Amino acid sequence: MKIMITGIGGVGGYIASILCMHYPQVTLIARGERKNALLRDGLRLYSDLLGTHCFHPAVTDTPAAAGVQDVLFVCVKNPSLAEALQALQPCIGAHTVICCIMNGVSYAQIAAQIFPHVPLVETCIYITSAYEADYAIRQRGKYAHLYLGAATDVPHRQVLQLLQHNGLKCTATPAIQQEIWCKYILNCAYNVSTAYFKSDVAYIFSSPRRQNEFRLLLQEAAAVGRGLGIDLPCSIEETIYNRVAAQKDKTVTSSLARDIRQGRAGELETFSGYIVKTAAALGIPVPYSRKYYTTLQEYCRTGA
Ligand SMILES: NC(=O)C1=CN([C@@H]2O[C@H](COP(=O)(O)OP(=O)(O)OC[C@H]3O[C@@H](n4cnc5c(N)ncnc54)[C@H](OP(=O)(O)O)[C@@H]3O)[C@@H](O)[C@H]2O)C=CC1
Ligand SMILES: CC(C)(CO)C(=O)C(=O)O
Repeated sequence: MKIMITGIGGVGGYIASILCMHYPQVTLIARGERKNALLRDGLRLYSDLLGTHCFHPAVTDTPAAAGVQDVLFVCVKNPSLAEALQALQPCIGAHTVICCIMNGVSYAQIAAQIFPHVPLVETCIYITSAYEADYAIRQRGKYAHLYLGAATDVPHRQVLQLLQHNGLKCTATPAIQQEIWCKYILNCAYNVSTAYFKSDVAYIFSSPRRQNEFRLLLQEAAAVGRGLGIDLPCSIEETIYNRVAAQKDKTVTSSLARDIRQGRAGELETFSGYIVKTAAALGIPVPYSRKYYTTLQEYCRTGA
């Protein structure tokens, strides 16, 4: 089984570590300093769930060099997706399956445009993992849960079997669009407000005004999902709100908050940008998403 992972950051580094623990033919796609660090020091994982490890899989910035693969895992941020996928063209064979592990609700559409005939396993993941200055991967907390689309026309079982190991709870579901949207609604409040306040969940929940705005962001994202015809569980906004309110460790932030802090836009367009634009097209008012979006755009422009 030949397995390739592109995007060796927080999520991709964790997924790659699980794969390296169990399979011999794993290739990582990385470039520049990250590639050098991976070749020199190995893939280093510091994980609350799995402990400390170091793996030495194949690493290259030239996917063609690794040849045709059985499964390609794509764990980049949304703005990098098209470029990352295009580079994988030489690795696609008659039986290759792609599995994107990323946030957002439009990656499948982009993947289908680039590789219309390659089966795509859609997923969404709950995890807190980031890369450090030396490119080591640090996973925090007690959960890492992957939902995986169980469409009848996509060979998802192969992917499920590859990933179903200690350190990653996997749930295959035919209702993957619903799961992706539930996660996305969370991101549109959680990632956006931790980035906006440049702080953690504890800070947001320490003020009734911020808490209320968090709830409103959830409601607006859910309204857009429903406006698009997504069959969301009723009161999903409240379910998510209560789950975050009950979260024991509130010192966590998000991938967007980390990017904004470092002066990068990251997935701002994937979250607030998409909500604001889609809401405008559907005629749904989203004043809070718009307010946060405008301010976050300003942070990116001014580096504030
Ligand atoms: N981090 C987290 O805790 C969570 C993240 N997510 C989602 O997972 C996805 C990945 O996020 P995350 O892991 O945090 O992102 P990171 O920024 O940590 O990692 C992204 C990786 O992609 C690489 N990359 C970018 N463009 C390319 C390319 N063209 N070819 C090869 N590699 C490329 C980057 O390398 P380079 O430095 O060379 O650009 C980097 O290693 C996002 O959609 C995010 O929202 C979901 C749940 C939790
Ligand atoms: C919700 C959260 C914070 C963790 O799964 C996330 O998706 C992210 O950091 O992008």
